[in-house]
Amino acid sequence: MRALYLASASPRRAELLAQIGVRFSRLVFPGINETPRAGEAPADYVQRMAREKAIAGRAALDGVPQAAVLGADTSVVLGERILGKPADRDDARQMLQALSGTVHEVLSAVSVLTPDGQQTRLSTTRVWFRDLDSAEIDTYLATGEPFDKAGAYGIQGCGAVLVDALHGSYSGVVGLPLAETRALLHWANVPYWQQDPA
Ligand SMILES: Cc1cn([C@H]2C[C@H](O)[C@@H](COP(=O)(O)OP(=O)(O)OP(=O)(O)O)O2)c(=O)[nH]c1=O
Repeated sequence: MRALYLASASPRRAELLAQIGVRFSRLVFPGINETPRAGEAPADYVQRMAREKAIAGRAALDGVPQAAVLGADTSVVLGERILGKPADRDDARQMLQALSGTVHEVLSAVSVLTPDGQQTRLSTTRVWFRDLDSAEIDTYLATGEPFDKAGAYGIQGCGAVLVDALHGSYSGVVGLPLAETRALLHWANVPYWQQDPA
């Protein structure tokens, strides 16, 4: 069995891993460059980000040669546009206006790096938003919830009531697709369903 290190500052990713009984340590490492390459397809971009986060985390890990390192990335994709975390309030408002009354995709990639190699999986979820008027968008912005989240909403929080329906992976929308994650943990020989230490 292998120890797992989480290369992520996202509280949601830590909560989702803990939910399935994975024991892990968190890694602190300098951020990577998250700018998409010219012409890069969204699915390629999120998988590259997840891979690079795991590699950057590994570089910050001293003296645990057998450990596995997990990185992940989540982006909202509307047509050809990749919506990451909003830069500011205006950016968040524009994202929510663009998502109102339409369907988008949430792409979430997870990557696990071990001394035996690296594997990456992608989850794609369709999310339908109801119509939002500008007063409602302003009220939602005032909750403060949108600012550290791709697409400027959190389905696990107040943002739940922006969503009419989804098809795909709820945990993927929140930031870590658990079916894909479990498969990679199994491959890497990292246990899940562990009991809490007494
Ligand atoms: C769409 C959506 C995204 N998100 C979050 C998940 C991710 O934390 C964030 C997308 O940003 P990411 O760049 O994927 O991740 P991060 O910067 O938060 O963390 P790290 O790179 O250190 O792993 O948006 C939600 O929490 N709820 C949602 O409904």
